[in-house]
Amino acid sequence: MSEVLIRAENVGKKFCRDLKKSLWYGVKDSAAELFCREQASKLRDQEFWANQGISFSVSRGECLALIGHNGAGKTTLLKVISGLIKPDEGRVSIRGQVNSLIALGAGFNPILTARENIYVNGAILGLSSKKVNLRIEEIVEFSGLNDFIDSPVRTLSSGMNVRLGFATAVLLIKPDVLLVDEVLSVGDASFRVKSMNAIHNLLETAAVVFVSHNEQLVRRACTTALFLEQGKLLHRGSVGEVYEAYHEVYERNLNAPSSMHTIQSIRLTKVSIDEKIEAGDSLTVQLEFDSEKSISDVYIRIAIHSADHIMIAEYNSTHYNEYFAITKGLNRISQVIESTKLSPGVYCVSVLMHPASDPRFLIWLDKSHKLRVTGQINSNAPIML
Ligand SMILES: Nc1ncnc2c1ncn2[C@@H]1O[C@H](COP(=O)(O)OP(=O)(O)OP(=O)(O)O)[C@@H](O)[C@H]1O
Repeated sequence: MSEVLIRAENVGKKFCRDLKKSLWYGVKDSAAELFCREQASKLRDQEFWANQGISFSVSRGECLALIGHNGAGKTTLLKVISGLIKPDEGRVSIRGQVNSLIALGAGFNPILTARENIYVNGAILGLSSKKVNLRIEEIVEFSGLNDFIDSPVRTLSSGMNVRLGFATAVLLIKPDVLLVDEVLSVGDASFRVKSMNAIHNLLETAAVVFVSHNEQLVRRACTTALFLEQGKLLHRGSVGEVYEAYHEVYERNLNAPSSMHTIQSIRLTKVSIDEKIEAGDSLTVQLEFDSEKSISDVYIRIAIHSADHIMIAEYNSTHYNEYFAITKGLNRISQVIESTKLSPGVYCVSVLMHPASDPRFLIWLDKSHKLRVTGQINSNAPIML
């Protein structure tokens, strides 16, 4: 059995929606703490639980993902683990050195240069400048900042900030526990690959907690996952199992064919869109409709949205010079996207049909159909540059 490095027991954290009340509660809580009085665990006016009753452990060699919809409480939990905020209930115990990458630019002084900030961070971690000297080359090389290493941090781009933060968090001192929030999504693709490889190597000696909405990244990097919903822990297990649970909730919440619109002269009689495909397979969309008039040069757009309603792929028949002609009476249109290149998961599909000469739609199926992509991506192999 590997050594447990993070143990969270019944963790609860509440926030207040009203700033004035929040300040007042803060004063009352500090006073209660000063007089060693027990704090009330029940919610006061405008308060809510951002995390409640969360227990789990993470061992050396384990990369745990926190999965959940926006506002589910992932960042709050990460902040509680890192010690940035104190839980209102329960406790978190950590073994070893913790480094975290939670907010962009956090831990850096904006007026100092990137190099100076590395030395300051080293000093905070108890490293002498001689020891930092031994690692600075590697950090500069990993971050790719090169010419910008002597520029003030406030002048760096957000991507450069993330590079510097990641390189410092991982290379300055090998942490036993690394906490990474969504910040990696700011970096470019090659840096993400580099970071994923660095996390993979770090896992030989450390435990990592990783928050990301990027399912592909999570499946590659993480071994286990927690699914949070409205602050509560809904499911824990392997990444694959937890994503199953996550997608099930998403599927339940997705309103099935409810938003299909057409112009008056068109009447949809049948819509058939693949509901389940294997990763890499083609996707077929078929529409059957009656039209009161003929319309030439019609094109079709098919958009794929992720669980968080972010459009991640779009097919547009004009890019392939494919136009249709609608005739008066019954029409059948079939469109195949040859290789969808979608990762396993649940998506929703929108279809739009336009005449080339008019921006107004003829048929609009607004995220009306669910699409489940099955199959595997190899989540164990390190990513090669
Ligand atoms: N300092 C704060 N004061 C009041 N409410 C807060 C505070 N920080 C977070 N919240 C609220 O707590 C809830 C959980 O927020 P959190 O940032 O942990 O969610 P998340 O799962 O990380 O979301 P996302 O995926 O959008 O980043 C949200 O409703 C958020 O508005």
